[in-house]
Amino acid sequence: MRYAHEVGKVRAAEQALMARLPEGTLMRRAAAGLASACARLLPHVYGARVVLLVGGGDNGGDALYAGARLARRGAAVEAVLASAKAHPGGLAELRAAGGRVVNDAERALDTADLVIDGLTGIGGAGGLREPYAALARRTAHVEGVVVACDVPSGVDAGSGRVDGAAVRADFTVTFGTYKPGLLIDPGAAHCGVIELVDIGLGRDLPDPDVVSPWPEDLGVPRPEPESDKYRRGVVGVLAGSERFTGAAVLSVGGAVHGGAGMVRFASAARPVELIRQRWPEAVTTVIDPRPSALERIGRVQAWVVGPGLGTDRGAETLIEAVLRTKLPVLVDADGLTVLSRRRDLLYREAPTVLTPHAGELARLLGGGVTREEIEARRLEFVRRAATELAATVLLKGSTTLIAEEDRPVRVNPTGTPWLATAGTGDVLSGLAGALLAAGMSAIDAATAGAYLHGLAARIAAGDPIDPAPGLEAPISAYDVVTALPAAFRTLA
Ligand SMILES: NC(=O)C1=CN([C@@H]2O[C@H](COP(=O)(O)OP(=O)(O)OC[C@H]3O[C@@H](n4cnc5c(N)ncnc54)[C@H](O)[C@@H]3O)[C@@H](O)[C@H]2O)[C@@H](O)CC1
Ligand SMILES: [K+]
Repeated sequence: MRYAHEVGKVRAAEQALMARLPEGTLMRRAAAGLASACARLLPHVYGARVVLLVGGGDNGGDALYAGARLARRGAAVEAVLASAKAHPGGLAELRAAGGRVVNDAERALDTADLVIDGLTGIGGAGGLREPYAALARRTAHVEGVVVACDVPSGVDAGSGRVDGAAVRADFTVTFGTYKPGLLIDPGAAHCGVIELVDIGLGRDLPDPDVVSPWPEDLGVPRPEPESDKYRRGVVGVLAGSERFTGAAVLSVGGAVHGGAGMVRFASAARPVELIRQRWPEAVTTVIDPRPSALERIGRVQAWVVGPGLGTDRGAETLIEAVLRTKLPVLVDADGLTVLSRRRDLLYREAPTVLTPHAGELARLLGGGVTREEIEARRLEFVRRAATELAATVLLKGSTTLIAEEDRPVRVNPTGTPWLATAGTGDVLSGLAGALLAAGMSAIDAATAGAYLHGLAARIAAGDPIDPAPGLEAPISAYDVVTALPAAFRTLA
């Protein structure tokens, strides 16, 4: 896992450690890590042109000390000061190493091989003011490599919020621990490649607030030699209606390729007929929306309910029946709309996974919360939703977040803008439902589901590892289903 801590906790850990160390040690460790990362990015340090953008706080101090180290190795280092209060010790060290302060930022940036962004770090608050904002904007036209010190300036370190101008870095060198804003969009999209420099905070850091899994953290079960279809998990999918059939096909597709031992599908006659043709491996039942309907479907280990189900009384009856069972339930799409008028159904003992996008979550939370507010403050709202709705909440979006009360929020690292197309959410519901049925906990099933779903979309679009703009192609939700086996194979 990559671990991220909120800014207050980073500062507390830094203070605790600083109290045991000679003054200035931490800044020197940070600067040494930053300088060595920069040296690795340059073909030659000797003779390289390095420009430092220096704000009035310790982030600027880090940049100045790192610049001094590069100057001592023969780089031509110029500092552009955005504030009259630049770190005095760092400034003196840079000058002593042969670096200089310049006023013509345009000229310096135009000829730079490498730019260190030391405008603001964890102390940045609100949108960048001038002249910070103009300097941050100007980095977009730099031909050299842009390296952000700790956090790309203009990105809110705690949340990833960007309000106005922000540096778009090729590389971010962050200190001690990740900050949530480096992992969550829009901030994450400003970081480029992130390198974590250990400055010794280790034992002073509390439990993380946000984590992002590596593939080996996912714990997706593999069938054992003695596995049968029941041990691998039977997932029940209640989706589709006479009017909406496509969502059911995609959700069952996600479940079939999500590793379920068996998929039981129940719905109205038309979607059932379609599933029989499309997914002959699913066991189907035509049901009426009655409270006793589930009895006819047979044994399952987890339910998926909602995609294309409609929002009428019949849909509500089925959702109520499913949520009254003692089994894990994943509710998506229309199911979420129904729940926004029946929140009472959420208070149950077995795990519930909700998979809303920001608009659906706004309806679920009620109280005048808007989609825009959620999109701007995703971390805050996903946490709030997990507590208020007593559920595991997977908030879809440019970075999918997964929250459960009293646990670090999970950030999915595999998202791609190509996923923003109709029907992909239905695939995720079946996939995560299959993982729930396989016995994964709610948060682990949601995390692994989001990971595999994003990776399948990347594979379908053309380049799973390093999406090169222009080489990818638009995908359909069905392509995501088809690419799921390839996504699973990457975990082997
Ligand atoms: N505290 C520590 O022990 C360590 C801190 N380190 C560095 O120190 C940084 C934090 O330093 P600070 O707390 O001094 O804060 P920053 O340097 O991140 O930011 C504060 C400075 O930015 C200006 N500023 C804030 N918001 C602004 C805005 N919206 N527009 C324009 N200017 C704005 C402030 O006026 C102030 O000059 C970390 O990100 C890291 O780079 C590292 O040296 C490691 C050790
Ligand atoms: K910075």
